[in-house]
Amino acid sequence: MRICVVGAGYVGLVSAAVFADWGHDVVCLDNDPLKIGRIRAGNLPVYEPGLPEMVSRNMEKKSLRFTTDWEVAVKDRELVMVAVGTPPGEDGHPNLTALWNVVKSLKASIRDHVLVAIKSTVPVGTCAAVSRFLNEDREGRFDIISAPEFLRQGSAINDFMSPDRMVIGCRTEAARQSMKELFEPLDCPVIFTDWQSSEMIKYAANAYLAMKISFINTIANLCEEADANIYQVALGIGLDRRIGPAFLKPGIGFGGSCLPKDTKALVALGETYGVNVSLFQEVLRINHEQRVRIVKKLEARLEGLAGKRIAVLGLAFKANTNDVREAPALAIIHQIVQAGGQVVAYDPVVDMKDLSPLYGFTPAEDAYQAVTHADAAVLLTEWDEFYGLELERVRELMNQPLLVDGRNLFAPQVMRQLGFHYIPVGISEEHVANSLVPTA
Ligand SMILES: NC(=O)C1=CN([C@@H]2O[C@H](COP(=O)(O)OP(=O)(O)OC[C@H]3O[C@@H](n4cnc5c(N)ncnc54)[C@H](O)[C@@H]3O)[C@@H](O)[C@H]2O)C=CC1
Ligand SMILES: O=C(O)[C@H]1O[C@H](OP(=O)(O)OP(=O)(O)OC[C@H]2O[C@@H](n3ccc(=O)[nH]c3=O)[C@H](O)[C@@H]2O)[C@H](O)[C@@H](O)[C@@H]1O
Repeated sequence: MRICVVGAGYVGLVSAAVFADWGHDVVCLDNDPLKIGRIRAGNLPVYEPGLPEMVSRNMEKKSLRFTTDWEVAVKDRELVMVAVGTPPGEDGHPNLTALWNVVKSLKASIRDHVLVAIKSTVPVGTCAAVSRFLNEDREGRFDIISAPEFLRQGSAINDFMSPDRMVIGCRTEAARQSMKELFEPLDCPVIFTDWQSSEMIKYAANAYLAMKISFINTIANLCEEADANIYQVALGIGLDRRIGPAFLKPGIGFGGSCLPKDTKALVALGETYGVNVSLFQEVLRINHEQRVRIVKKLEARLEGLAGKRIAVLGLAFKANTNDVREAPALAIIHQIVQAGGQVVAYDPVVDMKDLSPLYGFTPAEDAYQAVTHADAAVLLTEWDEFYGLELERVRELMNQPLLVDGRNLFAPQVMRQLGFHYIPVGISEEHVANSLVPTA
């Protein structure tokens, strides 16, 4: 199929590369010339395992091209897939400026019949509005499809190629057949729905995942006070097939460009329709409190943060991505700095150049430099590199061996034996001291 993917971000670049790998002829358009220049030079703007190899392989084969030019991008295309950002606006509703700019460009540059699949996460009703706008001059010229994406950053290629399901919202048999053909290599159920249900499925899925995380964090906080162990609790409830084991990892709350944004969008949607969505407001409030709780733990152990040197290990919102959009680490650093603490931070892949003056921290070359003379360290991203730290060396370098672990990377008993004052999430200090049962 001759495909144009609009937007060369996490979703667009991955979609374009995989479609090309499946043998389609793909042009990927982005309106950021710097981004397109970097991609063409083999220096991808997003960190995603396996993606650089897939992009360069298909660029060499000429099955994947990049452009900023609309005429080049849409020439002879059968399908245009839109994957531009839909960031949260001030009022919680997604900002659809980029999407509508694309839709206007499509209307201006395409004359023949074309399929337009919206992969961006868009509010319920958007596909209908886009279809009305694009077809106002000639009915049926643009056939609109809602094709929400469920990949996760850090495992994007694998998720894209092995999804649990595909959801396609469409109105015509031609669109249905084209999507069946396009996603034929996938071995998963394909659900065909109307536009609105497809759009709602995307928000509902992300809000449910967000709710699960706020749920387990609440139980973790209770475990800390009631001398229980969140690992045993998560295992015990996760084995119930009605609950399931995924997304029950306690920590510092969810971040990233989507779970917070999409949960806020559902709150905004509820307000639009006058539907009580306080459940989602509470999910967001709990998520915010979880970040504050980490800083309170530090403050309590250090008797205040003024003048204290705090090492922050990890900035990305989770491992295997360089993305810091809504990263809990940045919110936590902000609080520590506000309370008078001095932060030295390290992340294996995040570019800290612009972030360090903005958030008022000192960047470190590696984890060991970050912890040197630190009064405490806070671990905020579960990078593999941190699993492999020489912990005795870390302890020796610190002013005092206080480690607040927002990701529960280490076994508490081992940390205790190594002489750390180790504070994980969801396991009380008494529990660590007294339990004979392994905790992590
Ligand atoms: N990041 C993720 O893991 C997932 C994101 N989504 C959704 O997919 C959409 C895209 O997300 P990301 O890829 O993370 O965004 P991103 O911000 O990484 O990429 C968006 C790209 O669109 C480009 N763009 C903006 N306006 C444009 C225009 N008028 N013409 C051409 N290009 C334009 C930007 O320059 C940027 O490169 C969002 O709606 C998001 O909610 C869905 C599932 C997963
Ligand atoms: O719409 C999107 O953009 C995507 O949003 C999430 O994917 P992503 O944001 O890449 O990352 P997740 O793995 O979901 O993690 C989100 C946040 O939750 C946190 N998390 C996740 C799982 C868990 O058990 N506990 C937990 O705290 C992570 O550390 C991270 O901060 C969804 O998982 C994807 O299905 C969806 O496509």
